[in-house]
Amino acid sequence: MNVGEEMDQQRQLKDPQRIVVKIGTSSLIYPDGQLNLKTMDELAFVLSAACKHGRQVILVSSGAIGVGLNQLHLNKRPTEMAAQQAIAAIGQNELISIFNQRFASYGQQIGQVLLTHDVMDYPVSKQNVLNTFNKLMEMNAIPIVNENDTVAVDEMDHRTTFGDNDELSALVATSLNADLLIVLSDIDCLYDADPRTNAKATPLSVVTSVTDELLTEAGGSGTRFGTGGMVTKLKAAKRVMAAGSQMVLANGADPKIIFDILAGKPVGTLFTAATHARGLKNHG
Ligand SMILES: Nc1ncnc2c1ncn2[C@@H]1O[C@H](COP(=O)(O)OP(=O)(O)O)[C@@H](O)[C@H]1O
Ligand SMILES: N[C@@H](CCC(=O)OP(=O)(O)O)C(=O)O
Repeated sequence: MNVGEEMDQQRQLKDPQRIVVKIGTSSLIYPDGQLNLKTMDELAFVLSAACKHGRQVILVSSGAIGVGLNQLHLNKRPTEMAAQQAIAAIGQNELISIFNQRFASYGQQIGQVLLTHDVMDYPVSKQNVLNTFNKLMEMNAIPIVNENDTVAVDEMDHRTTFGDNDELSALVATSLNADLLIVLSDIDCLYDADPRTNAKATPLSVVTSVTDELLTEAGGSGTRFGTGGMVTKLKAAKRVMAAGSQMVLANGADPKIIFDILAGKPVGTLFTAATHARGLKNHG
């Protein structure tokens, strides 16, 4: 058995009932700035099907700024804060309107949830938001989450920004006790080094611990509109694993990959604590 086969045997995904799916700007916007409507439609199809098969699904979607730039025919993000926030206001509106139309075509109700960090910092407001998520899922609606970029600016003692949607998705997943976080990006999996700068970078099928070495080797964002890069995805994985859940990083170019992930096929990189890797974790 070679190393790859051995790692694939270690992969054990417990049938997840509650799933958070995060899709990054790089999967929603082509490099020339145009909207990738095919991916949005396929994502709506796959998540609607998962919901109809009894899974609870939450979508964390980036793209407000990228879509806003496209709407305004701008090819780069302005530096002025108010301009970025105005662009996000335009882009988020368009983003959710396209999702609404695509999900509706599959008979799937959605609900928009825009969050700032302070809401999750205060126990009462956090509980209210979690109640809303739970109620939406009880209603078989899919919550579609983004940071409320239009109002989120950090002030002295008042943290409103998440920094990036990888962190936001991990926080949503852990707060809602999700079994699985699926992070869809523009790359097939995690490599042991940044593949853009290291031609010898090797793909990793399973990660049981997010080591300092992995964090040091991970690079930043590969696109003009994305923010986090791989470092923030690794930090998200660390948070999810610490909470006893699992994360899969996979390529969002074809969202039907979610069917493969849910079927336990060895696609992308599975982040799972060692006990999960041996199949001992009970998600309850
Ligand atoms: N170790 C690594 N393994 C895989 N990708 C990496 C690594 N280090 C840096 N990257 C880069 O991270 C990019 C994904 O991050 P980002 O551009 O922020 O995407 P998204 O918009 O999906 O959040 C990849 O396209 C890749 O170029
Ligand atoms: N809230 C921002 C997304 C920021 C972000 O984390 O982007 P990405 O790295 O593409 O997931 C937006 O909607 O443009």
